[in-house]
Amino acid sequence: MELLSTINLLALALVVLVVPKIYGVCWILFWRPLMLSRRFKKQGISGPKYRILHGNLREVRKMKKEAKLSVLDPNSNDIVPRVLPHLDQWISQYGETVLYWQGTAPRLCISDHELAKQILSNKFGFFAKSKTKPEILKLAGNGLIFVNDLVWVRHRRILNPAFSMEKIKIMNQLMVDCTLRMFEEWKKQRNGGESEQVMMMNREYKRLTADIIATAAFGSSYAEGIEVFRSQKKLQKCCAASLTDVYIPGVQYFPTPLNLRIWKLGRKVNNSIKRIIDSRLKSESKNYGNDLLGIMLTAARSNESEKKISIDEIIEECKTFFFAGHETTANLLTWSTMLLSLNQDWQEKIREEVINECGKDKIPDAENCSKLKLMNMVFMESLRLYGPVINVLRLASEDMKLGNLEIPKDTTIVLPIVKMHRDKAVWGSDADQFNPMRFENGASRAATHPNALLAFSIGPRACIGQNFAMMEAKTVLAMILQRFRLNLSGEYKHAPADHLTLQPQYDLPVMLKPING
Ligand code: HEM
Repeated sequence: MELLSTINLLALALVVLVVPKIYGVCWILFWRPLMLSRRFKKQGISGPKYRILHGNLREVRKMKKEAKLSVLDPNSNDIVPRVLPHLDQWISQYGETVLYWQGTAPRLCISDHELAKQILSNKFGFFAKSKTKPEILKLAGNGLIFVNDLVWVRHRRILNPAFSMEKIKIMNQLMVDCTLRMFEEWKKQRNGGESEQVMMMNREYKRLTADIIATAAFGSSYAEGIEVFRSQKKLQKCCAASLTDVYIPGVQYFPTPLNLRIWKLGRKVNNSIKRIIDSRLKSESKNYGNDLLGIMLTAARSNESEKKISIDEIIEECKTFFFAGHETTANLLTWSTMLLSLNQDWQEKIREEVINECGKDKIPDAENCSKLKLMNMVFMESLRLYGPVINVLRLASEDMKLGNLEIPKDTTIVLPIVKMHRDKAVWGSDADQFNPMRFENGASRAATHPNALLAFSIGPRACIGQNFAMMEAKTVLAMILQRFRLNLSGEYKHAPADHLTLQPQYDLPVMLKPING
């Protein structure tokens, strides 16, 4: 009798514990996708069929793998089928708004510019940053890019002063010094000769922009920051490889070979950053300096909770700025160099502008840079066609109404910037062409929608480093054009690829011909 009641109790406990779990799993794997697909269908939105657990990840992986084998004509700016092959295909098949599945999570791809504006400029946090895979957080830090709500408000308030125009003007000299160091390196490689040399420009620009962010933001140098950059580069490869894997919560704690590698690299990044922070804390000077790191360390001592930041948070922010602060600008410079090598008339025009503003030898200062109107137009056009950030994601934090759409809570919204930047209805029939003249009257008048250019995003979460990046890109390009003519090497293979940012799959070999040579 006693045994029977124990068995009954155990059975009851099992039912109470197990049934809800089974229900939860069934809800995630079957019923929710089914229910949401129906809900969207009623609104006229469809997309590829949901497959259990994988959603559409297998198709995405297959299409991306195939796309990476292709090489484009260098004059073709039609890169969407290569970079976002899945969205390119689904948008043409199902229309401008598409529902697809990242594993079991719904993704709604929206290409309408007005809806994008409403999403990005929402000030109430209804469209939050979407949840990120743990390995991406190890790479880019749980800093400004990913935090939400009041933590974001506090961090952005503390960090904004580091990017004031006054500060950026002062950083111009550091940018110049780093660029001169790069020229010295190039000269050594030429053995002092004046002849042409071929350089892999993406690699060069990454090194240069890493040196600049390490110096300008952290008062260290490429040599000190190199460990962070090296480990982040390796982590980036791990992250790009796992981008289309199914994410199962908790899987990051299993000691798989990939996880062991990610943990090790994550530790390396943390330790290198701690060393940079420690050396600043031990420095003799009374305050910590007024660069990005100094501003954060000063905030760590604040007694006011809304102005305070902890050392752990600083470490995360350092990762964010080491990562976001260099590769994006390196890619802007890379694609602009490619476009100017293909469009020699524009290269000449901008060189003339640089020489008019700064002369042949004078180092460009912040004021000169602000006058380089044509160069600014070229960068805008480069950001439109080859913007480093391929798409922007947001998470509906509650059931939302957006235009005529009803978006259920927890739907991730994907804004495919690289596709939207080629929308002929908004940019005109020459949307696929390189035409910097469209920016003659500023970015807001370049298209039929004033916020059509989304390269730095818009609204409260727009890029904090935008002015820094533009000053940096102008300074570097002006100094290069003063010294070299740029031509694409015959070795160049036009293969823009999604490596978390838009990068040339086979680098960018460019022939540099010294102007006085
Ligand atoms: C050409 C260069 C750059 C481009 C195209 C670019 C693009 C972007 C974009 C599109 C976003 C919004 C992302 C989103 O909403 O999901 C963003 C945010 C951000 N960027 Fe940049 N960026 C560039 C350079 C930089 C630099 C140089 C820094 C730092 C020195 C930087 C730091 C950040 C940070 C911290 C955020 C998050 C801002 C927030 O959420 O408050 N970026 N960037």
